Amino acid sequence: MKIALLGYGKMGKTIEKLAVEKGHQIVAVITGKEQLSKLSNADVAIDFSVPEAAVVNIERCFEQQIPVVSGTTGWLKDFDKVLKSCQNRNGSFIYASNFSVGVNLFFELNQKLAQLMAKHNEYKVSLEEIHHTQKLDAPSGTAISLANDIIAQSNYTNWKLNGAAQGEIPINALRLEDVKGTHTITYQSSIDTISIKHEAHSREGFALGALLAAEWLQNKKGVFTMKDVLGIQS
Ligand SMILES: NC(=O)C1=CN([C@@H]2O[C@H](COP(=O)(O)OP(=O)(O)OC[C@H]3O[C@@H](n4cnc5c(N)ncnc54)[C@H](OP(=O)(O)O)[C@@H]3O)[C@@H](O)[C@H]2O)C=CC1
Ligand SMILES: O=C(O)C1=N[C@H](C(=O)O)C[C@H](O)C1
Repeated sequence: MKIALLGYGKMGKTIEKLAVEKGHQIVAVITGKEQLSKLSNADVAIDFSVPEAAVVNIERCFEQQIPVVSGTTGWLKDFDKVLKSCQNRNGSFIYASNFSVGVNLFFELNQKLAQLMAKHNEYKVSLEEIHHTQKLDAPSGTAISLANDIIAQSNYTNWKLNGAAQGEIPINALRLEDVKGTHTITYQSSIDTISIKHEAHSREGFALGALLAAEWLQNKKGVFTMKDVLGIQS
């Protein structure tokens, strides 16, 4: 595949390394300093950039008929707008708050656990995410996905970063040197505690998942998720 990288930071560089190892070619690299042009020979654009840039860049790719895989977090208030743009342009799009295969399996585990725990009000749920100190957004996109999946299965109505009220899922976001991404969901009662945890050891899982999504998206039209890519039925 000929790949355009939108964003060339920690993730963009990891994707470049693994893409080249897999025999793909990087044909464009876009950062904050360059205009989004000259993408016309790319088979796919892979976006790991910043929230302020993601929407405009994704829509420009649709205009140029370039499929997009986006992993940038923090722009989801504009998600419906991007979906409509994709449909209007007959484009191809996959978004995931986390592309790692392990986290996508963890998402399924979280939903199943939330379903089981919904009948047991004696347990209170909470979420913790830990990331490196350069991370711009909090809570992480992954933590928001996990919380929304619990809400869909339970009586919780919302999530809250610090200071949750009754009916809200508390999320605690910690920033520690060089942590790639750790997410823990805890159900606690006065009797016992149940926890599930995913810990990324490197950025390679995110990058390999994004490349898998890009390969899968070739010659497909529409809006897809990692569930489609991994063939997960729930
Ligand atoms: N979904 C997933 O699996 C994962 C998602 N992420 C998310 O991906 C995003 C990027 O993470 P990370 O690589 O660690 O961040 P970095 O800060 O390391 O990199 C961000 C990159 O975006 C670039 N950028 C800034 N403005 C623009 C613009 N207008 N157009 C294109 N690129 C631009 C920056 O360029 P410059 O230096 O010139 O400003 C930089 O190269 C974050 O939102 C993060 O949360 C991260 C890991 C996994
Ligand atoms: O910024 C990061 O590094 C990560 N961001 C994503 C998120 O916000 O969930 C995914 C992963 O946890 C790493």
